[in-house]
Amino acid sequence: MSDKREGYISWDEYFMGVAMLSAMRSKDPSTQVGACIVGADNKILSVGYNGFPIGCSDEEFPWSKIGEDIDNKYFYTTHSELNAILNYRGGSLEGAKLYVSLFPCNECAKAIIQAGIRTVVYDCDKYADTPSVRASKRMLKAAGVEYYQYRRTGRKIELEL
Ligand SMILES: Nc1nc(=O)n([C@H]2C[C@H](O)[C@@H](COP(=O)(O)O)O2)cc1CO
Ligand SMILES: [Zn+2]
Repeated sequence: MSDKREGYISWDEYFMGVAMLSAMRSKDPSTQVGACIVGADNKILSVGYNGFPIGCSDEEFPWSKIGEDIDNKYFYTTHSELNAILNYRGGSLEGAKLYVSLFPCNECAKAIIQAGIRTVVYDCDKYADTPSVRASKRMLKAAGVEYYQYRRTGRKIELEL
């Protein structure tokens, strides 16, 4: 009989938890997304959340999505998945697994495929009916990237920071 501690979080809870915690850094007032890339042997390789590129100030660039002309966040936000891919400076992501709190768009799907990521575990899929997500699924399927929805455990975690 083992005397190891009970009640520790699972690998899936850990990685999706890191993705969800990363999302809390996002300044987007409407949707905060976080991603966590994991290599073989369950090592975290990179994390990211949606935000503007370096040098594009959160105070100066627009967070509105109904702004006129170029005053619209969609021109400037880097998605959490792309940020996680670009934040990785260690070499290859070949065979890695991506945990993300929202299903990847078609642009991120291209980056995921080209980076060699082979599995996507997502939580929310609120844009499932959009052409972007439908195209994303079409590409991921064609490229043989496995994707499946994270199964929530209902565990609540409170952190005192
Ligand atoms: N998979 C995704 N990862 C992301 O990081 N995002 C980002 C882009 C925007 O900053 C925000 C979506 O804003 P909204 O359209 O719900 O107001 O989430 C969006 C998606 C959706 O495909
Ligand atoms: Zn995207």
